[in-house]
Amino acid sequence: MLTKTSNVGTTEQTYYIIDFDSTFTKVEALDVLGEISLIGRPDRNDALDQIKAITDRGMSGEISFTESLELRLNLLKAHRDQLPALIETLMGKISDSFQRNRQFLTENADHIFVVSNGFKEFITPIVTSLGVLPENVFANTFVFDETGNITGFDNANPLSANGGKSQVIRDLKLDGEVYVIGDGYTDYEIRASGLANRFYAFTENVIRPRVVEKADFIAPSLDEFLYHNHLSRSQSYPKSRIKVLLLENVHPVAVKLFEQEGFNVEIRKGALDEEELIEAIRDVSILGIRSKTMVTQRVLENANKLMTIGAFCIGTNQIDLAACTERGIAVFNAPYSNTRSVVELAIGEIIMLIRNIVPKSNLMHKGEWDKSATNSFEVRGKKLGLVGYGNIGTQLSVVAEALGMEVYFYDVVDKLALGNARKCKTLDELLAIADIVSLHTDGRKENKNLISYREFGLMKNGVIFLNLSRGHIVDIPALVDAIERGKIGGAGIDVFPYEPKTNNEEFVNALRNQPNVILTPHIGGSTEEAQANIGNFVPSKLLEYINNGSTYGSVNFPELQLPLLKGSHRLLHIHANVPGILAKMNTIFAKYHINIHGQYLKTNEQIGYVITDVAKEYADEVVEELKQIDQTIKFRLLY
Ligand SMILES: NC(=O)C1=CN([C@@H]2O[C@H](COP(=O)(O)OP(=O)(O)OC[C@H]3O[C@@H](n4cnc5c(N)ncnc54)[C@H](O)[C@@H]3O)[C@@H](O)[C@H]2O)C=CC1
Ligand SMILES: O=C(O)C(=O)COP(=O)(O)O
Repeated sequence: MLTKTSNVGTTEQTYYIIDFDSTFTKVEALDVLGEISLIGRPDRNDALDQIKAITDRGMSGEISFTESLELRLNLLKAHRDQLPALIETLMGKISDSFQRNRQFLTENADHIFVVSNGFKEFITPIVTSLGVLPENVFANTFVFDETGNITGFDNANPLSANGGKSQVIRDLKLDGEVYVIGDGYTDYEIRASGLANRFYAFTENVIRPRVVEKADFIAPSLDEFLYHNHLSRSQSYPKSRIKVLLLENVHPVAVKLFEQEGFNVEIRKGALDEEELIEAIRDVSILGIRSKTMVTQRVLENANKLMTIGAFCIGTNQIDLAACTERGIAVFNAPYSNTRSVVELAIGEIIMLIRNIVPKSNLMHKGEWDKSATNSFEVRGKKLGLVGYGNIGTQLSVVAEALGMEVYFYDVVDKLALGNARKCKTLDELLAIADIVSLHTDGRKENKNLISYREFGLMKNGVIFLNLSRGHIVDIPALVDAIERGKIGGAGIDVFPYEPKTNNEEFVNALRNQPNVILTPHIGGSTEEAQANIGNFVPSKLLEYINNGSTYGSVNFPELQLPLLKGSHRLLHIHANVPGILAKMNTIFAKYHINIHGQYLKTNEQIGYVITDVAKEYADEVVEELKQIDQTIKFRLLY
């Protein structure tokens, strides 16, 4: 049975000694008390810095604990009336992994002791709110004067002196294994005095090198500690062990969202080439990229842990989607988040180009004043031809009509015209009619050189030409030829068949120095707004998939929006879409008398995705047998 207690197969009891400041909570409580008690004092910032410095010196063992406590209380000048505000603040600062694992704290309450050099007045209300027993809290107590000022601490309490924690544990006379979890040197001292079997350095909130080097184990979160000890926990696998690799300068909000969830996040500014990515991806479970990183079959062959990819952009042509699906890797993107940004840039460029502004501006910079109306036109009444009438094409269509343009579009799929836009039956028809041609097709392989010599030949003389979609769609030598022959009146190009991987690489392209050509470094979607939207949107999809199994919005997986997981374990089974897999799974469930709370299935041409919510008690063999079903691609278990 998958019963989750520490003592499976042993008779010995295990006791858990947990530190409070910077372990149970994210902060040092006396630092927070200082922020409250010193409000309005001119020397507040100075005093707060001093308190923090003293805390750190005490924690790392540089000065004696009693000394650090006395020094800090003197600086604090706190009052009893400030304690409720302190408690309220600390309630909001309980460490994330402790909040997630309330169940461990309540189930093991008899064997959990919070031992701290802090003060019971604030520790007890915080830790008991998560199930710790009040009689198992060992900490100092304040001494107040008659008006309620905090003037000191109870000197008789062993925790007010050096070695106090060890003394408390000695007095408890615990009969069994003793594991200590804490971030400070005083926590390690319990182990050093021979009173504990293991010391786990807790690094979720603060990493103290002097403490970490002494630890038997490092616990980046409580989940890690629980996983290590096979204890009841909220995460089937600790997130601190799950590596997230974010490339191409994705917005910092995305980094924060993953870090908040406790993942191990690595960020890199630029894109990686195939060899570099193969090297970097080996132990990565979640990959975040933008338009430049090519995720090829070879990369995927080396990505054994990869569960999901987030394209922090719209296009997904840089990813071998079929290979991802075959390997059970779910891919997500941000289908609308930068649409408006591209549309605004296109409109701006159309106006700039049709007015011939670029050469005029260049001349002005050289000191030349060339005031004339020749070759400058209004956009009003001009025919805009959109190739690709998807999210960007349609939005551009609406905005362009508002500016008085006549809109024509061509799409390989039969699309409903918005406003007064007119549908063209063929690309050739559109190219012949338009004063301005703007490309907004997706980047599928077949679109390579969609616009080449023949297509430029069909366009009107003096046409304005825009490509803000994908570089390979336009044959660059053909475009250069059309510009040089005077066919093109002006061009705005944002995307290129080859784009520099980072800002340090030179942009080499035959379009450089062509007249009336606006060149931009693939920034159609690069606005603060779009990047922040994408930075929030894509992680939310990836986290829903990782935490809950939902695939809603995936570009390659069968889409399933699942209910939140409550009171069950969730078994996620990804398999090749062949008949009979569900039946095989259910035979296994029946054989082991599994109580099924819910089951969901969806397939696409390549794969099937079955989610089964089951009662928490089941034999380990169930999981093993499910993994052994023929055609299984990936299996995951969520608590
Ligand atoms: N420059 C930049 O920074 C950005 C570029 N993009 C790119 O813009 C393009 C359009 O994006 P969305 O409108 O969001 O995509 P979408 O998928 O909504 O629309 C693409 C449309 O093109 C059509 N299409 C595909 N091949 C075609 C062809 N040969 N001829 C005519 N129509 C064809 C499709 O049927 C679809 O309606 C994509 O390539 C995307 O990667 C998107 C955002 C930012
Ligand atoms: O969203 C897209 O498809 C784009 O082309 C924008 O790509 P980027 O995020 O700027 O690399």
